[in-house]
Amino acid sequence: MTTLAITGGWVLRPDLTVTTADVLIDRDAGEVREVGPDLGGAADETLDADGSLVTPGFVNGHCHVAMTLLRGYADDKPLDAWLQEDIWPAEAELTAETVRAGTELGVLEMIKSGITAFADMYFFVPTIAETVADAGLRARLGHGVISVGKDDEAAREDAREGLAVAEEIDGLADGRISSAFMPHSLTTVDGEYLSEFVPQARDLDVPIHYHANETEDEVAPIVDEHGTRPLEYAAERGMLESEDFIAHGVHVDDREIELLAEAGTGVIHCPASNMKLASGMAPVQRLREAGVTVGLGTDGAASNNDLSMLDEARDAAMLGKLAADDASAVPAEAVVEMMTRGSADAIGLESGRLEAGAPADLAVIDLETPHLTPRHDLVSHLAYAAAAADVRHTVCDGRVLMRDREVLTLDEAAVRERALESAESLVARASE
Ligand SMILES: CSC[C@H]1O[C@@H](n2cnc3c(O)ncnc32)[C@H](O)[C@@H]1O
Ligand SMILES: [Zn+2]
Repeated sequence: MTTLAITGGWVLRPDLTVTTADVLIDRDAGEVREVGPDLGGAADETLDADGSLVTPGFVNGHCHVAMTLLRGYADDKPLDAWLQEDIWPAEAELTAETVRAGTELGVLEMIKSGITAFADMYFFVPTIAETVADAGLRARLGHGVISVGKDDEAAREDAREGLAVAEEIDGLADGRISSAFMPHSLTTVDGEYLSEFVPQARDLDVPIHYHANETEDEVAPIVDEHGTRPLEYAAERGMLESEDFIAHGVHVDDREIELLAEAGTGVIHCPASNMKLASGMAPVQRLREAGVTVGLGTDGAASNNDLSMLDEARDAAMLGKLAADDASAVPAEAVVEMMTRGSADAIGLESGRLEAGAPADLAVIDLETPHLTPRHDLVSHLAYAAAAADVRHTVCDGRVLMRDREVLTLDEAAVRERALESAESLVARASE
């Protein structure tokens, strides 16, 4: 067994208490072997965590990672206009190589902000999988299926691609890559295709992930056309199982919250995107009180505009209080749980906790900065005060991906250069 020890830090335990301890990792198994005192002595490699908080790696439960190339390209519009007028015309010009460049930039940003796993819906997914595998992260990936605007054969072909990709990439990179069938949303994929292809995804034994109840405009057509709320409609099509997870869940009524809780379907809350697109305020406190598994996600960088889960945690706590009209709603403990174990559970990963036997996915946060002083409550600091730039080291599957802010698996300057060029040529093609 080769070992890695993270020594001298404060460790965030699964019960959200913080104790001074070392973390000993079995690098071959990619697992935490022990959390306790004085474990550094005989380790093959050591990461210094003096003056730092050792936390489970953050899990970004919903993303479109290559959208980093469209960061700042189209701002200040609501979802529908933003997608139809700006984003979809630009995405029509994507190639595998532009998606590779955007993915490299996104995973670089995620490693630098302590994210060790994410779920992603996009195009050219095998290329995304290769990039994630090389960068050393963990991810659940899927091809985003859309039927609106396509003829029947093109819609079926897209859904078949969603299934084929899910089958092809599941288990790659020693199991760090997993997959899902990902219809884009309940309004952009017609019911006949959901009814036909969701059972085929079940046969592949992969979860279903989709955008749901994000805006009022997305709820109304389903109610008008089918006479049911969107999540009842989803349940009728077999899309509300315990392994499934939806993004957003902003406009959900009491019956839909009950359905989510009964089914065990996860909800990935994306507060920054919901605020920026003025989609609304998800009832996070009510969801959690009902027993729904709630995780956190950044959504794409074009509607956020960064990929920092620390920003997301702060936004979730703040917005959760506003939504509930209650300052005690969505407290620091809740958002810290949501950005770690909540997201991991929702997207079906074992990560999100630091204990013996858990995946060795963690981040080390430097606390020796003015904005993290004093140290009354380190859970409060994670929720409200820490920033991406405070992350010192990132470890995934027992491998050090970033040491003292140097990313070891990607050439940062080259990634930025390729992303700049790809973004410029993408928008140039889109405006031709
Ligand atoms: C078909 S691949 C995924 C698809 O989703 C688009 N997208 C990005 N952000 C959102 C959002 O908040 N709601 C719905 N769809 C979104 C992305 O641009 C891709 O086209
Ligand atoms: Zn999204």
